[in-house]
Amino acid sequence: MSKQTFTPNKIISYFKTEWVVLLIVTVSGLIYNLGLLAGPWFEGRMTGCLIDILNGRKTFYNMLILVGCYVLSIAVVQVSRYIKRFYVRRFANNVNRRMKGILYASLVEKSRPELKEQGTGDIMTKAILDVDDCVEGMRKFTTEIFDTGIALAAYAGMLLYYDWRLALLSMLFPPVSYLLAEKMKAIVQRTGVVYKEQSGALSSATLDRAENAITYRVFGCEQQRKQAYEENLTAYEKAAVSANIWNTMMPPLYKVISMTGVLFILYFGAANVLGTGWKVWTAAIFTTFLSCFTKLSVKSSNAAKLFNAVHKAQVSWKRIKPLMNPVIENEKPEIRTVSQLSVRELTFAYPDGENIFENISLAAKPGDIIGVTGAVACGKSTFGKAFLGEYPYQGSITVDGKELGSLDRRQHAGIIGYLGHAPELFNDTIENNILMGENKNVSDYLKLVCFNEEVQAMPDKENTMVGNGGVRLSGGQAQRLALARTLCHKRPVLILDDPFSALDKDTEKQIFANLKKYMADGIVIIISHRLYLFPQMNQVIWLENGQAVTGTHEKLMQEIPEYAQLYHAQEGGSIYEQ
Ligand SMILES: Nc1ncnc2c1ncn2[C@@H]1O[C@H](COP(=O)(O)OP(=O)(O)OP(=O)(O)O)[C@@H](O)[C@H]1O
Repeated sequence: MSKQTFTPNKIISYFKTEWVVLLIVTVSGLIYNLGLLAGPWFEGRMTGCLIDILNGRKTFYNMLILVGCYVLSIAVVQVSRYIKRFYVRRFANNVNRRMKGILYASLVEKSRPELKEQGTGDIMTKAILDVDDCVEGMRKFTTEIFDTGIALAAYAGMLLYYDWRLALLSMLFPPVSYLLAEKMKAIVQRTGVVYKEQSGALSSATLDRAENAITYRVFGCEQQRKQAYEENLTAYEKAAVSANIWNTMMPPLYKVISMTGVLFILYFGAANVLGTGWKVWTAAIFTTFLSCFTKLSVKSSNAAKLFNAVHKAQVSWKRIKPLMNPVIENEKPEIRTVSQLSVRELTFAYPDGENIFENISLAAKPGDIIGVTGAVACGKSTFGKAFLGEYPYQGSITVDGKELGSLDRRQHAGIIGYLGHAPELFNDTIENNILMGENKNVSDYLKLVCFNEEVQAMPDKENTMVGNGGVRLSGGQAQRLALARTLCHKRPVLILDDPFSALDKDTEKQIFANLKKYMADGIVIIISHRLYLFPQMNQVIWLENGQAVTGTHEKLMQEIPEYAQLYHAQEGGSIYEQ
């Protein structure tokens, strides 16, 4: 099946894609299930043969041939069963992998605000539990369509052939177990949903404790958090127990109901053997009939189990379906040059919030470095984030006349480079954190950010593992590593949000000088609280009370007393200076 015709939000597409595997499952499943009929038939024959041997009509040799054929049929059945199971498992693994891949790609596509809104724990649960449940339902369906569907039809045919009245009478019971399973479906579904929700809440609570462990410890909130966590855990346990009870309690009951027909077979079957029933049977036929019915009942209880698994899968599928979007084929950024950046009357508000800033205008060309500053929480970071396109904005941001908001993801990523407050380092080597698959000389970028000497002094140099989120690095090292990554993946417009906040003044000056040279053909916007480099900026944006003043450092020194005051305070060695 070509990738064009694959529709990730349609279950049937997953079956179609695996058609080769499913064909093998079908062939081996048919051989296995039809071969199963040989069991009861041989068992009846062997009973008959035993009676004949006792009566002197047959010899041990006849029995030996019969047993030999029986064993052979079992061997064929078991080998086909093995093949079928192997390929059903392969089908499930392939689908699981594919679904998780699509889900992952779809999550990556989502904007960070959307992800945060949905809750990380909930999404993790979706990604793992729901896909697993859904695929398990598909696996059971694929297995049982043969193991149950075909086998049931074959057994029922055999029973009807030997005595249709007794067959109909005894076969009344399995459907009762189906109906019961159907009735129970709502409870199984409901408890399943509650279990999933609690599982998501527990994941979130666990993440919260892990991420904020130090804060809770330092502020003496451990007990309180532990209690909140325990409450989540208890709710999760209760939900898990309830879901499990309903899942596991019912199948044995279905089995008992299905097997009730045995009582009729014992009574009416015995009458048949004695010649007083609806049919005249030998002991061999009696055994075959009984054995066939037992197998049919067991199979029909499997059908009931299948109902539960499929319903559970439906619940999971409903939850993940909105996330099963077509995978983006090529996400490599489309890098291009920019000769003009123009911001006109840019106004921004977070959803349902007031304007953070209004009517900011600015024009920049390659080689420009623009400083953004202002009071605490005046909207500096928000101004930088407006370039990420995570939220809609009013006014316009154009690059060479093209509106940023109208570009697709690849075009956007090819123009805007961004380094936020969080370094977003992953548990890999320094080199891999910088290159991220690019084939470049890592030390060039380490030198740019004045980190090369420190790295060379480390025992594993560029191959040093940085730990999750860069925990094995100091704040300043993590910050420079993140900056090296941003510079390695150079874009014509770079937004750097407080990139030097953890560095000393001399290092900051040196990196700034390197940056100026390196980005001579690009535009850099630096958001910062520290102003001693601002005289070197081509333009400065001063943000205050939602309004912006744009100009050179000199102009702002003259026109904005707060700016001048802040600059002089830092020059004189205030608390801002490190
Ligand atoms: N995701 C968000 N949703 C809603 N409001 C937000 C969001 N992020 C920030 N804000 C609000 O926007 C305002 C500006 O925040 P922002 O982080 O842009 O300020 P800042 O000038 O960078 O702050 P700082 O000087 O502390 O770095 C603040 O009032 C903040 O509460």
